[in-house]
Amino acid sequence: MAATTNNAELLQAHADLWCHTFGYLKSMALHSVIKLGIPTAIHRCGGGASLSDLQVALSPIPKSKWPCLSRLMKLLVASGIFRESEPGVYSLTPVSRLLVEDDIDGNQQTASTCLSKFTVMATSPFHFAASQRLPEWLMKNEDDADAETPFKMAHGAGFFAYTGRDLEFGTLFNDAMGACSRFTAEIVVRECGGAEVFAGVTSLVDVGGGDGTTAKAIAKAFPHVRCSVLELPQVVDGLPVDGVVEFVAGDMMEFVPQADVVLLKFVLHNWSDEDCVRILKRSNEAISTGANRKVIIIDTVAGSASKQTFEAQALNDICMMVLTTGAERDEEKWHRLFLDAGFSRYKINPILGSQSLIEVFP
Ligand SMILES: C[S@@+](CC[C@H](N)C(=O)[O-])C[C@H]1O[C@@H](n2cnc3c(N)ncnc32)[C@H](O)[C@@H]1O
Ligand SMILES: O=c1cc(-c2ccc(O)cc2)oc2c(O)c(O)ccc12
Repeated sequence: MAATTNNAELLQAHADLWCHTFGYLKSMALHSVIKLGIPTAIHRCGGGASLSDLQVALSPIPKSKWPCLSRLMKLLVASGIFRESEPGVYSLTPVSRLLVEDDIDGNQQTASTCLSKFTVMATSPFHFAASQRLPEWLMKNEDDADAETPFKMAHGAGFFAYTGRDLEFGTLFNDAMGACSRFTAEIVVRECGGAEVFAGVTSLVDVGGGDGTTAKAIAKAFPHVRCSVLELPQVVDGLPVDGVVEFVAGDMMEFVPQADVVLLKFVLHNWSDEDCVRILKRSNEAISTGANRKVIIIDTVAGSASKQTFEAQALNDICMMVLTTGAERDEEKWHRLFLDAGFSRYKINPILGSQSLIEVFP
């Protein structure tokens, strides 16, 4: 055995290794309790509940499985997802509050802070199957087109081609990003000197804007901004027309519609440097005649962070490696992309941890 200094260290190392080895079971336990609606059910019981208090919400679970559910809850208490305020009584923590579907008034609509759909997508078999191809993918040469990403190796198509091909996955993904957008858009509008960022702006195109959640939030908060969304045809085709936001079907690699502002929210982290420069050049062309013209990027600026945020950044980065050809970038890498795409200056406004709003000027 490798030299290990003492028993206490060996014990700790052994326990740590077990936690890392079985870490995926924490993800699956989390996935299960969201599917069963447990965080929302605890919230509806007033913030603390025993399993028998949750009986109605948990009616699909046969009595014989309740001891198993209690074991699952024990793991999630140990992981900080729930708290056991007294034996057998579970309450929410700041983490599980992010999984409650009711809004603050108790209405049965998805709360703007609810990230359940995002977590269900990120812990789905689609993601797991892709991540299991990592070792094989790492050994493949770059010139093997079928091995472009671990996701493509697992599912036979690139991420965005697959969202169009598999309706279940496409819906899962679009709903998940919609939930993420509700969460971030509220913070952008509230915290980021939103009024200043959008002052004098008359039009905005949200490129790769998904189901339009962010564009609608901006149109509502800043009625002087006419908002549109450029998306892939497969996304636009399924969306209802609401008159608030105009949807344009197209390919951002080829053309971006004219506007004062081009918004790219969690889009560039999906693409290689080369593709990002191409998207940014199309965006620069789109704002060429705007009055208060700029590109706004909402994305991660990796870098100085607490240990916890640093690990979250590293996990997001690997998620991008598994699913797409993208990566999380630090300020130096962002700066290089902006220069290569012909922009002159930029300003980073942090909004939540390492998520930032970057204004980029021609
Ligand atoms: C990670 S999602 C971000 C969605 C949204 N901006 C958000 O923050 O929730 C990336 C989006 O880019 C869209 N997309 C991918 N390739 C595209 C392309 N070539 N042209 C336009 N949109 C594209 C996808 O359909 C997807 O909705
Ligand atoms: O699974 C994801 C997660 C993200 C993501 C991570 C962290 C954030 O602060 C925002 C978004 O983004 C994704 C994405 O852009 C994608 O195309 C596929 C999956 C994910």
